[in-house]
Amino acid sequence: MKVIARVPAKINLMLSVGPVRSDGFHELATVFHAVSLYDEVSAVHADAVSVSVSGPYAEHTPADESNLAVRAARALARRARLRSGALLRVHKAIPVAAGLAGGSADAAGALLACDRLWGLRMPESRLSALAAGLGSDVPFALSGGTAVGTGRGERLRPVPVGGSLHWVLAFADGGLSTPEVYRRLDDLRSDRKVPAPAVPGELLAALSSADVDALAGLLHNDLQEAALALRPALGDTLRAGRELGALAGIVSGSGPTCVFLARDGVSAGALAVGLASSGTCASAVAVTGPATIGT
Ligand SMILES: C[C@](O)(CO)[C@H](O)COP(=O)(O)OP(=O)(O)OC[C@H]1O[C@@H](n2ccc(N)nc2=O)[C@H](O)[C@@H]1O
Ligand SMILES: Nc1ncnc2c1ncn2[C@@H]1O[C@H](COP(=O)(O)OP(=O)(O)OP(=O)(O)O)[C@@H](O)[C@H]1O
Repeated sequence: MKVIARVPAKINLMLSVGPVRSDGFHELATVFHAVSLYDEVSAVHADAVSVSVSGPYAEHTPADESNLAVRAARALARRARLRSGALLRVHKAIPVAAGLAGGSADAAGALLACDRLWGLRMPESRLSALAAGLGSDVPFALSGGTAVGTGRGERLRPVPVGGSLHWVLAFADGGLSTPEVYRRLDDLRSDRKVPAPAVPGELLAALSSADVDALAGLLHNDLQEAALALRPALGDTLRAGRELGALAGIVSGSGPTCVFLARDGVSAGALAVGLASSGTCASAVAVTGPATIGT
């Protein structure tokens, strides 16, 4: 039997970063939004867990035991006290270290695919706890849709969205390291008092009514300042997107991908073409549901 999980990338519509906690992580309040750009993770029975990687970003992805899909499958086998293994194949269409949680998508895909392959039917709450142990973004990668994340990002509450939203992702050459971006933010605000993180109610209201004009004024990412300090060229990308008609643009997560809000699908397509013709690789995406699993 072969099980295939298709797992979306995420963007953060709002990322409010609070003080550093005693475990070294930052307290967050964020709005995660799964978008229509997917990695695929397939699993077949094998004696041990291993991975091979294909697709446009294969050469930037580790194919050894540091691969998050391998770590996820092993963690699941340990939790279930299984000796089973799996040959995992990851098709990477989500760029690596891009602020789109591609590694987290692969970890979630491996959990879902191996849970089905090994016939475990593990309850969602236990899968989610395992996911949190693998990375702060992995629980959201399991559930998808749109959700407020708190804690270090692993505590989730679904958020209703009243209609279709259209986004354009502008990809950058080369990734940014998430820990480095958080460290740079700490340096930049070492002389400031950091308030508790919060998601404004107006943002949730704008999502619920799919009011793109209101939403445009409410997109925000506290990590953007740090990502721009590490990669100043992102400032040019953000300006280019706005000049080409985006309602708003921010850096996604820890960057360097920039995400632009478009008024509708046609404007999103035009914006992606405009960015591409000025030399920035870009793609129009829309909100999407949870990961899908098939055999
Ligand atoms: C930037 C975001 O993508 C926004 O959703 C996430 O906060 C990052 O999530 P992630 O990549 O799954 O992060 P993890 O693998 O859990 O942690 C990587 C590193 O990011 C930093 N980190 C992450 C999450 C958090 N709440 N505070 C942090 O300071 C820490 O330095 C940590 O060592
Ligand atoms: N399956 C995987 N896919 C991508 N990266 C992986 C994978 N397994 C391990 N990694 C490592 O994880 C690191 C982060 O990769 P990822 O693509 O998840 O970053 P990111 O999108 O910036 O994450 P986030 O948005 O969650 O901060 C990379 O440096 C990469 O070497």
